[in-house]
Amino acid sequence: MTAQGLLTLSCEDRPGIVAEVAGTLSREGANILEAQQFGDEETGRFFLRVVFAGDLSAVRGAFAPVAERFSMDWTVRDPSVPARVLILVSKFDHCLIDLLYRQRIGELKMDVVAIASNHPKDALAHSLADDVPFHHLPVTAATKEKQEAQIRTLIEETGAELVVLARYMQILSDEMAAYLAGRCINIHHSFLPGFKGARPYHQAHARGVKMIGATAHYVTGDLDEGPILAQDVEPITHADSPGALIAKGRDIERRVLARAVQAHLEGRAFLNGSKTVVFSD
Ligand SMILES: Nc1nc2c(c(=O)[nH]1)N[C@@H](CN(C=O)c1ccc(C(=O)N[C@@H](CCC(=O)O)C(=O)O)cc1)CN2
Repeated sequence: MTAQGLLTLSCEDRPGIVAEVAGTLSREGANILEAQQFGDEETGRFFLRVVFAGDLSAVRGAFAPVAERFSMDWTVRDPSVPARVLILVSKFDHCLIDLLYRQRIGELKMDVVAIASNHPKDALAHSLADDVPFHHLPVTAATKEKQEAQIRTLIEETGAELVVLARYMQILSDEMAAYLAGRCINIHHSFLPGFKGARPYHQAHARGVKMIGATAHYVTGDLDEGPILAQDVEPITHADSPGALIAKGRDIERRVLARAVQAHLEGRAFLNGSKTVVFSD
């Protein structure tokens, strides 16, 4: 049955990959609608994203041996099927609300399967509708392991394919970061690598910077050092207090996180060692 399919792959670069992919699609009667590729001469990795019209299961079956031969990390999926997403938040909910709004208007094709926070629902500035399950998972240093086990159970029970830390202000353990490798996106409220860690706006104010920014990145065990997906900045002045920076930063955080989540959901984002490849939309 013909439908739109999305093929994404990364592998060690070598001649003939695109020819092999195009030939396989063609032999299955699939028509390439859009293709983006990048060969990184530094890492020796090749990245390809192809949108095609064809029989997804036939293409998937025909492509498996090709992927095996080239040791590819690959997916063939129906891009119209929304990804299942779990959003974690602490107290500041501007990014959470923005993601929910973009989902509701169809801009972000995702199913938000649950929201979880280390604070109660009524600690959020915006009252959440009851259409998305909300889980209050309080945490202390002493209970972090147990609380992360609860998050893991939530992920497995909901089938969440992506976890978004929408200003979730808890450092994930190395084990949790490893468990979520490549499928957990965080918004850090600074233009990394500047001002990692806690209270980056206060750090920026103390440094007297003239620009503030936000960075969305995949989460790793190294705090705020994960592969960067999206960034943006805004000018500020000497007259801006830390509170003014926090206020000006909210819009940057919202749009940067949405841009990163969109790239991931659309299969335009690829891990490339400590960096990413993000194809344009
Ligand atoms: N393993 C990782 N976990 C998290 C990352 C990450 O990159 N790797 N990013 C952070 C988000 N973050 C900044 O964006 C951040 C969150 C929390 C802290 C911090 O010092 N938290 C304290 C507790 C703070 C509190 O309870 O209010 C702590 O965990 O000890 C720094 C940076 C999300 N997690």
